[in-house]
Amino acid sequence: MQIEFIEAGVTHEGRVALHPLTLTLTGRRVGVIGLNGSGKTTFARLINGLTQPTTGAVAVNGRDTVSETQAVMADAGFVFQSPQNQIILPILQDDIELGLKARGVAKAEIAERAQEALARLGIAHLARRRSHELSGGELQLAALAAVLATCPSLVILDEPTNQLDLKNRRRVADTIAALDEDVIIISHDLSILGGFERVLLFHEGRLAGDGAPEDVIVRYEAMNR
Ligand SMILES: Nc1ncnc2c1ncn2[C@@H]1O[C@H](COP(=O)(O)OP(=O)(O)OP(=O)(O)O)[C@@H](O)[C@H]1O
Repeated sequence: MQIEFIEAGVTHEGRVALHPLTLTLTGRRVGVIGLNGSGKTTFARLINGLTQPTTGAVAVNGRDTVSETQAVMADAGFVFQSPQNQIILPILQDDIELGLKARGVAKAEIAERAQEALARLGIAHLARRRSHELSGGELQLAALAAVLATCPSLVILDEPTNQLDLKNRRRVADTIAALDEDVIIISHDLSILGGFERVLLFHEGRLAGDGAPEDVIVRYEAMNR
């Protein structure tokens, strides 16, 4: 996966969410940290075309996120901060199947693909459960399963553990660590970033740190003392 930010920035009604940024990402595991409102989600949404740059450009594997949004979205799956906003149908399997149908997956393959994705995360038993009855951790895993079912080569996760108890944090963290897919993860839970190759630190809409997790986390902690 090659992600290029070329002077890419975002302004909302005159307020800067992300200052123009030039950056190349190639790693398998990239963490994104920073204070609330520092631009992390804006940065992550730019990668799969959910947000379009108001200046500059972003390309994923050579594809521009504005002119080739559909292809970019197929390559880069996005797991939202609140799984409640992502899983919308009452029955989990139906929800995952709907996502596959929307992506044009052949009808004969849909049920099997959904079941495979649930089984991969160890939650096959939840397939027919009512999504509003699932625990926070189960729902978080379900949201990840729904994205993995679409076979992206990159998975972007926006604070996937922030509402979870210790057990479910470990469950989600272990699941993410074991993924074959490339991962970009926004997290306030710094312990999740231990084995990562690279961590980006955002501060007030600018990149304020970029390097190995231990170095960038020390810098982040020093900035907030
Ligand atoms: N659609 C929008 N309209 C107006 N302002 C926005 C919009 N999206 C983001 N912003 C603003 O841009 C800034 C960066 O927001 P962003 O969501 O990227 O921060 P964040 O680092 O992900 O924060 P958090 O840790 O709280 O999720 C914030 O000041 C936010 O209010």
